[in-house]
Amino acid sequence: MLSLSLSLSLNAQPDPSTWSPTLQALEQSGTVGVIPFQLHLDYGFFTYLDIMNAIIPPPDSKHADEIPTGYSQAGHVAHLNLRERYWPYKHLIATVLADKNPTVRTVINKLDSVGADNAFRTFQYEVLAGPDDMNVTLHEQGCTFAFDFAKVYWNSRLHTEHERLCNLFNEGDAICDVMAGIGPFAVPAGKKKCFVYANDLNPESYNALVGAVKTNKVGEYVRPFNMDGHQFIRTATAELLDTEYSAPVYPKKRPSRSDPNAAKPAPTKTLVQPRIFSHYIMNLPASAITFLPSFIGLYANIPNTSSSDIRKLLAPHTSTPLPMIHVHCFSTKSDDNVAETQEICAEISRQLDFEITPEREDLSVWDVRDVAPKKRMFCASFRLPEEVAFREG
Ligand SMILES: C[S@@+](CC[C@H](N)C(=O)[O-])C[C@H]1O[C@@H](n2cnc3c(N)ncnc32)[C@H](O)[C@@H]1O
Repeated sequence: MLSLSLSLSLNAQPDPSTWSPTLQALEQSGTVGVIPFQLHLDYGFFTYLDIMNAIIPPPDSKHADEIPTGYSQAGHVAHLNLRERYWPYKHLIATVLADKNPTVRTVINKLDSVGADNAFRTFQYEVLAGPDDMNVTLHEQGCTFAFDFAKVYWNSRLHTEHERLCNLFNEGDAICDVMAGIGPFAVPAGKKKCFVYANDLNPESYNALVGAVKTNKVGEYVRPFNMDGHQFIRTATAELLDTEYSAPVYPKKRPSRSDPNAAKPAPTKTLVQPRIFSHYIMNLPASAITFLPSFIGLYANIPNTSSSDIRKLLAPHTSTPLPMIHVHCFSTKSDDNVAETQEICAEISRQLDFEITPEREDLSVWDVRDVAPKKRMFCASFRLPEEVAFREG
C-alpha cells in the first residue's frame, strides 16, 4: 500500500488579487465570504489515473500511447501487458492498481505472447504486486471455475464469445468441444442440459475441467477427455453414435436438504442423448482450422457402422441436420471484414478440399475481438457439408 497526502490551505489573510474575477465580485457584493480553510487529501482520495498522471511523464510524440489502464482479471489476479515505456514504473503501477481495486490481490505482467511457443496457450509472467498465488476461482455464466492460472489457458475477455455460442445450444443437444480448456463452453452447456463431450490436450486443463464438472454438478451431462483434438473429433463422433444414454430431469425445486426424510422427487422427463453432435467447437485460433481435415469422411469410416445407417439418422430421413462447426481463427483487421471473410473461407475450403463460399447460407464469420493492432479473432460457423462428412477415401 502506498501512502500519499496533500494539504491545501488558504491563509488567514488571502490576497483577493489572486482570486478569479467571479469570486472577487461575489465577495465584494457580500454574496459570499472567504474564510481560512484547510483541505487534507490523502491516498484514498486519488484515483488510479490521478496518481499515474501525476507520476508517469506525459507521452511525447514518440510515445503517443496513454497511461496503461487496460488489464484483464482472472479471479484475484490482474494481468497487465505493459508497453516497454512503462517498464520502469511497473511495480508502482501494479501496487496502485491493487490498492485501488479491492478484488485484485496479485498483479502480474505477461513476459511473452500467449502460447507463441506453447501449445497449451499458457504464458511466462512476473509478479509485480501481491503474493505469487495463481490459484484463482471465478464465475462465468453462473458457473464456478477454480484453476491454476499459471498452468492452463484462461481469458476473461472471451466471456461474451462463450455466452454467444452457448446461446446457440438447445437443451438435449449433443456438443463436441474439441479444445475445451477448463470448460467455459462445456460446463455452462451442461448446465443447460446439453450432452457435452469436452476435451483438452493439456492434462492440467483436463483436471480443472473435471473439477468444474463436479463443482457445478453437471456430471450427468459433461464427459471430460484428455487427448489430441484431431483424434478426439473422430473418436468422440464414433463413441456418441455407439452410446445409449439418457439423463433424468428433476423439477427445479428440490426438497430441503435439512429434511432427511424428504423423498427425491420423481423426474419430470428423461432426455435421450442424441447419436449425432449438433455442434463442434474448436477454440484454438492459431491452428484450429488445420484440424478440419479430421471431418473429411467423418461418417464414412466409423467402425461397425455403415454410412447408410448413419444417413438414416439424418435429414431428410429424420429432423436431425448435419452438425454445425464453429472454428476460431485469427485474421487481419478491416472496417467491414470482407477481405478477412474471403480469406477465412478460402482456408476452410483448402482444408476440407470443398468450396465454402462467403455466400453460403449456413456460413457466418463472427468478429470476436481485436487481439493486437493488426490482428482480429473470428469464429467461422458453417454446417458440415454432406459431401465432406461421407467422403470415401
Ligand atoms: C485458446 S484455448 C481455449 C480454451 C477454451 N475453449 C476457452 O475458451 O477458454 C485453446 C485450448 O486448446 C488446447 N489445445 C492445444 N492443442 C490441442 C490439441 N492438439 N488438442 C486438443 N486441445 C489442444 C490448449 O491446452 C487450450 O486449453
